Amino acid sequence: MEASSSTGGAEEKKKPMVIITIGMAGAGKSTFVQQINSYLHARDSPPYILNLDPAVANVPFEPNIDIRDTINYSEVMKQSVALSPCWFYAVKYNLGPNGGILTALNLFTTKFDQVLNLVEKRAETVDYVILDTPGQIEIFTWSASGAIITDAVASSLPTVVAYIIDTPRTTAPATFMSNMLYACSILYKTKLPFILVFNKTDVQPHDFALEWMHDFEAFQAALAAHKGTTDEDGEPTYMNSLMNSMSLVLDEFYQHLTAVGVSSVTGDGVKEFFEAVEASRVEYQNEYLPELERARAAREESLRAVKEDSMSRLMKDLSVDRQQNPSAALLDRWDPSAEDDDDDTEINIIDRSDGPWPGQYHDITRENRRDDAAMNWPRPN
Ligand SMILES: Nc1nc2c(ncn2[C@@H]2O[C@H](COP(=O)(O)OP(=O)(O)OP(=O)(O)O)[C@@H](O)[C@H]2O)c(=O)[nH]1
Repeated sequence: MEASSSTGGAEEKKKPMVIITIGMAGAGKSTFVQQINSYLHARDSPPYILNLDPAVANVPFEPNIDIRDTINYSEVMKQSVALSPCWFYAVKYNLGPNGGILTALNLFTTKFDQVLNLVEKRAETVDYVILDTPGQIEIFTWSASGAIITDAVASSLPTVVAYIIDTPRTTAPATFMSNMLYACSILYKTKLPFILVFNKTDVQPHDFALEWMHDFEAFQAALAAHKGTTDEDGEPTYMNSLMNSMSLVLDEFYQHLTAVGVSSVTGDGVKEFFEAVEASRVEYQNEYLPELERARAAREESLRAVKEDSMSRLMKDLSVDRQQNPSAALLDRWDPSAEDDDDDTEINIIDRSDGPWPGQYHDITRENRRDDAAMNWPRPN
């Protein structure tokens, strides 16, 4: 693996690339992560792996950080009654399996700054950081926690999304299009470099998908060849017309991404996948990073403007008050002796350490790497 570049004669280590694997349940995310893990091990460049799926029974690799070490998913499910901050109201959550996964991910996200610190500590020694996400795709892609985790890693390290597709299950034009629309929504949500990974090519080669992506007439012909695309009068059905229009929209989307075919079982295509990842590094630097910096600057500017506006309104109100009521203005003097002693102020902080909450928060995140054993992870009482 090329891990370093030379700048001005000095060897400078490239930042590790973060690969976020996302995909529908059963698409082969975990098997894919294992395959790229063993590919990197074989090249003497072991990655740093995070498992973010709290409900998975077994993963075919040894993650460096595992959400299951921090959050006990079955405990979260059992704790269907939790006390709200106000002791009198018992709130029944009645979590279903997906609500449980989401809650577990939310709890983990509250500690993600520490995860990020650990990852950043590794930046000098690893070339790739890999995130395996929960099987239920929407839990990561449409949750606040998923967005927080994605933004946190992407604002600190170059990041790419690997969208894993179950190729044998995507051969029907309508399914293909639904999958592409989902990919499109993730691309526009994350705005990160994006690789479509057509997995399971040992079962079904992905040539058909590449053809449909590069030639929308071929896709429309495939659509027309499917039953139910015309009504009794031989006119295209509403669904058919809709899909034809969608395929034109998607044509634009395809131009912004790279597609590779991979077999996570045989390892075919993994080399091409890493070439695409390296190309994404450039895209991240040229497109995502400037956009991120622009967004940060705009946010700071708008905060500054709001502050300035509030301050000038306050000053205006004060001067009006003084004009209208000059005698009160004379009394408007700060008297330090009249100040309350801060120590007496009642502060509404709730100490949950004796409540039922810690049971949900199991002891605790451990690092599987020995040299991180000294890290001071939070340990609830
Ligand atoms: N033939 C073949 N099977 C694969 C490939 N990749 C994954 N599989 C199989 O597909 C099934 C699902 O794979 P997983 O890796 O568990 O998929 P996942 O996306 O992590 O699944 P969830 O955790 O439920 O979301 C398993 O039976 C794998 O053996 C592949 O490239 N080729």
